Amino acid sequence: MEGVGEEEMEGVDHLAHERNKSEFDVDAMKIVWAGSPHAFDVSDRISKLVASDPGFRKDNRSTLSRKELFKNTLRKAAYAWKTIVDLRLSEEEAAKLRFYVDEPAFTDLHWGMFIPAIKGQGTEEQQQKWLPLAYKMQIIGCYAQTELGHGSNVQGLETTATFDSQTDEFIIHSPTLTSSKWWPGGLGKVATHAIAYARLIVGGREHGVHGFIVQLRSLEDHSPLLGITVGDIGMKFGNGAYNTMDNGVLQFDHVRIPRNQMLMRVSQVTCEGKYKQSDVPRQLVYGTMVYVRQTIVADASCALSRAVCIATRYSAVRRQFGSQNGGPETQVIDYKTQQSRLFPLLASAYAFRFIGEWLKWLYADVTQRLQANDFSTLPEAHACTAGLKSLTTTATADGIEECRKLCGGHGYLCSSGLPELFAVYVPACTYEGDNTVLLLQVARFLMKTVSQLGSRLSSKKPVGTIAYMTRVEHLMQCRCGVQRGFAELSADLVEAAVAHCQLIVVSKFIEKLQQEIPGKGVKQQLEVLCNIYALFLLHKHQGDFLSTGCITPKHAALANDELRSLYSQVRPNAIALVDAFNYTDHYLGSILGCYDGNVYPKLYEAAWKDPLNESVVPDGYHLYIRPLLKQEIRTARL
Ligand SMILES: CCCCCCCC/C=C\CCCCCCCCCCC/C=C/C(=O)SCCNC(=O)CCNC(=O)[C@H](O)C(C)(C)COP(=O)(O)OP(=O)(O)OC[C@H]1O[C@@H](n2cnc3c(N)ncnc32)[C@H](O)[C@@H]1OP(=O)(O)O
Ligand SMILES: Cc1cc2nc3c(=O)[nH]c(=O)nc-3n(C[C@H](O)[C@H](O)[C@H](O)COP(=O)(O)OP(=O)(O)OC[C@H]3O[C@@H](n4cnc5c(N)ncnc54)[C@H](O)[C@@H]3O)c2cc1C
Repeated sequence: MEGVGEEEMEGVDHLAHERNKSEFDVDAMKIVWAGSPHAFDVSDRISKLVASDPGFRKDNRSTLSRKELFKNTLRKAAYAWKTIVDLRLSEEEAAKLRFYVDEPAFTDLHWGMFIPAIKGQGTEEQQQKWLPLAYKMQIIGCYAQTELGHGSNVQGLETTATFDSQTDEFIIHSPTLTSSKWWPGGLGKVATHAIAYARLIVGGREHGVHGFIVQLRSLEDHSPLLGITVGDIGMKFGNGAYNTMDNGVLQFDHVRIPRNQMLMRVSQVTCEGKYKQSDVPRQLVYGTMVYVRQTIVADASCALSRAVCIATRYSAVRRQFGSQNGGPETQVIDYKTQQSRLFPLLASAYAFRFIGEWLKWLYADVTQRLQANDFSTLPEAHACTAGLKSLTTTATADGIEECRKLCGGHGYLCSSGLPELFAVYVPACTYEGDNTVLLLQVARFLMKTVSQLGSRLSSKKPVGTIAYMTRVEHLMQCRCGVQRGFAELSADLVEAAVAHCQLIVVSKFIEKLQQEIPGKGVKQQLEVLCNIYALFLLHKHQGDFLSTGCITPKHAALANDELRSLYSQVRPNAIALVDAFNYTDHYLGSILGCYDGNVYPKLYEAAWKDPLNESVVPDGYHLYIRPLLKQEIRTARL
């Protein structure tokens, strides 16, 4: 193997000159990014714990076969659980551990959907029975909603749950091929239980889709129970990536479960076969999706900031062209084109961090209200979680890909960390609701609000995130007809929904800046980023702003000038602004993004570790290369 000098690998901070340029208190910014001194402490401690433990190694994922990869994920999940139990980690610390382990696994669905579904849709009694088992992982659950034939259209699901009053049971059945459950994570090989969604039929009458707790596998030997056919749906996009997850297929053949395994907070079936609806809205059946959409928004800033951190550090290391008198070439981060692609993403990472924080607050608020039977803010919470999930995941997936391109050729190497990050992240644009389908929900909410504006029947004034609508006069003029023409106008309405969500992100960023933010220069940096975020959007969509007369061409030109000046202000602080994410090299998983910027020796070293380089002459030489070179190819047995 070709070696690299030890001194070249260790100890020298190649980005020190960049760090010295920064004009603000990076440690104070770390606290702002984390959310509080306590959150910073937890995050910092747990990230270091994971990074220093060889049990959580992840640099070999792209070279493992699916079976090896999956087994390794099982080992890591078990090891993570042991660490959590041995160290008596709190729920907050355990969640951080899962985050820094950085490997999609069945545990995500168990903790992220199965448990929340029982908490949100189960009765007190059901919670008391199932949650202790789930918390100790004595049962492992998944969320089985989507089917082969229907994902977005939840009301179109075909699985049936027919009540049998003779035995006080439900019969869960998959009547068609397209009714096979398809996609649920953790289902393929691990889950012992599922929250399965099915059309409820009582006394021959249908009552829509409801959730049921169904045992799938034996707790003794893990074999599927009678009537259950279950397996993995196969390889997904990218090597490694989301293939650590066992997304599954499941068919029920008249599987019987006790009546008390229907989640009965929203509606109940009595032993006499009576269907009763409680006074909570039916939409609460969709509550788990609202919860997860909110966590996805909070996570978007993590994925985007990770890609931005890699691209920013590498852009400061990489030099191309511009050498004067034999001096060093220009750092690519100094090119205005690089800045105009990179810095809006840096600003977006911060913007999404704060919108995630705000959405958590909104979710906590609506949860509290629901408990007190106040359902008034549910439509807004649904529109915000759906819309912001769509906006942030689309921008993050696109942003990760842009960061890969910002790293030139080396960004295409797995060792840059970017291909895997993209492959793991991009399904977020589809799961928990296809992003376009979710924007249509926002559009529907907006149109409903518009149609009520000025209506004599509605005395309610729009509040919260739609309060601005009363100030937009021409909305009043386009009230008529929109409800009738919804499908025809849907492509335009989706654009309106995106604009509405962008407005929320910008206004919450501005609100954040109205708070006291300690630390030298921290607030000023955030103001620069906030202005970049807003002006970049204005620049990108200037056609819309100009055509609607919201701005003049002069405004548009001024905005562009200002944007360029803001990029110059960010430039000296760029490295410190990504250092503030406080990511370990383990978490980043990228040679291009390593803290010390010592990129080239590490790339060189890593190349020699590739399995192809285990032998100098490759396997297959004698069979395929030599006969070719010797012109013996026609006689060779291929
Ligand atoms: C290693 C060890 C670790 C140990 C760790 C320990 C601790 C760990 C702690 C935490 C870990 C947390 C981990 C989290 C990780 C999360 C991972 C996530 C992975 C994601 C996997 C993916 C899962 C999925 O994809 S699940 C399936 C999702 N499916 C969908 O999203 C389907 C999308 N479709 C829909 O939502 C709906 O069908 C629809 C909204 C598109 C349309 O519905 P429909 O019934 O047709 O309704 P419609 O007639 O249009 O509307 C009726 C009215 O209802 C309103 N409405 C619709 N939806 C909602 C809602 N959700 N809430 C409120 N209201 C709603 C709608 O607007 C209508 O209102 P209107 O007034 O009548 O207009
Ligand atoms: C990695 C991954 C993990 C998943 N995990 C789970 C899980 O754990 N549990 C679970 O139950 N499900 C899971 N899913 C399924 C996921 O929730 C669905 O795939 C998702 O909701 C999209 O539904 P669909 O596949 O039916 O897409 P479709 O609705 O078929 O979308 C296809 C196209 O049609 C468009 N479209 C659909 N409806 C409309 C409309 N009304 N108007 C305009 N355009 C429309 C969409 O925009 C899209 O372009 C997972 C999916 C993935 C990819």
